[in-house]
Amino acid sequence: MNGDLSLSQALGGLRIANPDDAAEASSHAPPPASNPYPDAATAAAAAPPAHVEASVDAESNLLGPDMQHLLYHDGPEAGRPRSSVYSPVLACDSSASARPSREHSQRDGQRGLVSPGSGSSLPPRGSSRGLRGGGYASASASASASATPASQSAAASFAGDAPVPATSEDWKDRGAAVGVRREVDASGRAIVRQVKKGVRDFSFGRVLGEGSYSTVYLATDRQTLKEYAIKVLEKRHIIKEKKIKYVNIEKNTLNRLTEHPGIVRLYYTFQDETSLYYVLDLCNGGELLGVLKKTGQEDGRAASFVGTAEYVSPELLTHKNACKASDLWAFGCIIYQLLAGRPPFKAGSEYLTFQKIVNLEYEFPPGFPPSARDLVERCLVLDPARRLTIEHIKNHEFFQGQQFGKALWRTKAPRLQPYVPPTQEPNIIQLNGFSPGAAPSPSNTTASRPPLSHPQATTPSGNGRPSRIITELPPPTQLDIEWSPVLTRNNERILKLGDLMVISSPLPNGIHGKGSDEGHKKLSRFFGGSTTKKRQRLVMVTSSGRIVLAPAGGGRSGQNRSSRFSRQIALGEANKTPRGSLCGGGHHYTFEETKASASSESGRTADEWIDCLEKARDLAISQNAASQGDDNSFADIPSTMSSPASTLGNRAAYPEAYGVSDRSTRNHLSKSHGGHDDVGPKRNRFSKRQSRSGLGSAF
Ligand SMILES: Nc1ncnc2c1ncn2[C@@H]1O[C@H](COP(=O)(O)OP(=O)(O)OP(=O)(O)O)[C@@H](O)[C@H]1O
Repeated sequence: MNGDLSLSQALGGLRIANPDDAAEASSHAPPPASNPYPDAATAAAAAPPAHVEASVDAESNLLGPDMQHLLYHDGPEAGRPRSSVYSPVLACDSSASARPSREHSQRDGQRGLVSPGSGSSLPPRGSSRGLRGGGYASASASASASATPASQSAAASFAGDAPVPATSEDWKDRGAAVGVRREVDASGRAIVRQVKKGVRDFSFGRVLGEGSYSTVYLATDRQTLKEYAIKVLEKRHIIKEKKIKYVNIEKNTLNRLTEHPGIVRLYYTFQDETSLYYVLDLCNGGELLGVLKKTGQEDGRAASFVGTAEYVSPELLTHKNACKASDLWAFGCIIYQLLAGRPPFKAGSEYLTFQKIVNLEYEFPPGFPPSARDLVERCLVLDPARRLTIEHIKNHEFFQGQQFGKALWRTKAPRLQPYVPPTQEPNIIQLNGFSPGAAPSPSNTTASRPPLSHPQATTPSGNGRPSRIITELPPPTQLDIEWSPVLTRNNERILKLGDLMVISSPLPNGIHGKGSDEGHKKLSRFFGGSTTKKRQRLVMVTSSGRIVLAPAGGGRSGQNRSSRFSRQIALGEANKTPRGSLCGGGHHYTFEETKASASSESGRTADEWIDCLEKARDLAISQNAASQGDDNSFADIPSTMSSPASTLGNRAAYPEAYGVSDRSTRNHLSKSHGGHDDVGPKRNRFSKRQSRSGLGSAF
């Protein structure tokens, strides 16, 4: 590359370590303190224009508040450049190549870097450019001015007419960053010295990591012995890959964040014959992935490759464009990964990962904290416009009590440790009136429960036991409307809806007599024999005293849930069973909380379901009483759910309800019609779409 003029000119556009930058900078006053971020026009004016490539737009030339950085190199230096392929800044540029190509990446680490002493200390600021610690002066405008002659002479040697450096040594010398250092001489007078920082001023150590276009080394300033991370980009590769513009954009963008305490600082840039050098704060806390491994938060799969591919936003993949909200997507991915130990979207190949991203295909592991889940769900929204804003994120429950702004960086970060869900075992919801842990009362557990919310009156039932009569129903909600094909009874409402594990097993022969046995056999045909089944189901309890079971969907916000309901159990008839809990249609049912809800709700869920079932049954009784007068077919039903005999469901009344198998309804949605025939043989189809939004409102 000796004397390779074309390379030199091309990289002149990078404005890396071009001494004439200092000259240019020194001839412009720094932005007033009151306006530390000059507008694009001002910035463009302040930036050295002559040798900046035309392809670099005004935005990329924006200069940060620290004009003094211009003295060391071409502009205030950026911290660790972000990905040159997935960076939202780049992506927002419609000319940027949209589908990232990472075939050159050799990293096996994770992008997130932990600042030195992560959590407690921040990278020291300013030590290398301030007077303290023997570093370089924080040069002022006047200091800049005083550097002008030297810089100009250096610039002259680089700008246009001057030949490019001829030898490697020449490159090292003339490729160095040039700046000034303000010092106080023996007589107490301020003096300004010209200083240079180049590749010879650092000793290079081990490789810290590799990016698509770079290798990052641990390096030590020979003079100050301060350690840095130096990112080295091979000129030839950058040019070949046409990344000059992006190197510039990254650098200039991060220049604007140069004072940010949470972002690594870029101190100097310089070049030699073959490479560009970025001198960055050293993040010696290691990779985020490494920290996750130590805390046991990371699973095996995540170790193979974690990179930007997993955080790329759907809009970048589908519309080849991205925006600020693309960062919010990535933020949601990172929060997820910090808690789950793996990224939300991860597959065997990048292509498959991208497929998952555009289909919003991810799951929360059991025990994922609910507030974090909510936050992630609101960030991982396909429509960028509907993602939470930064302000909303700050106010989200997940960050409750967390101060933002400068205070955040003064706060000692909590130690990373594995998240332990509050409850490991799911609570079993036994539909006989008590949940495990609570002392079961064989007689009447209702007494120990809080009163139902709307008991209107009580009336003696046929057997002398009081039945609560509840006549008031709330107006239909959106959920009721959406699920109306299932809510076939008069004024039927959904009282509670949610995912539960449903364990169903055929009742032993004899419990229901011959008829039941036949029913059982019939069921076996659908349910694949007499084995116990445990499946997650969407369970709805209705005001007509019914439980409707539908296949559980994987989607969040109810989006992908199906309204195919597979079975209904009427909370109507009491069938004594030896084991208690819920029976219907020749089956015995036990309901369990899903692991997720068990851990998130701290065991409240079981009680809520039981309360709801009681209420449903009471409502059903009162409705029935109202419609049938003295002919109360529910008169025998005890007023509590406490008895193991409170078996619910009546195959005689609902002959077909249990004949609708998962399999038989898998590809279509069925609906039942009115009265006791509502689960009869007629099963109409209704579209999934009808129920989606309704469920959405429930979650
Ligand atoms: N300031 C730093 N301190 C310590 N290690 C670093 C620092 N900057 C980068 N690294 C290490 O070097 C690796 C490559 O970083 P680099 O910034 O060159 O690429 P990238 O932008 O992360 O990747 P890509 O260019 O592929 O998007 C990082 O993954 C990290 O391991």
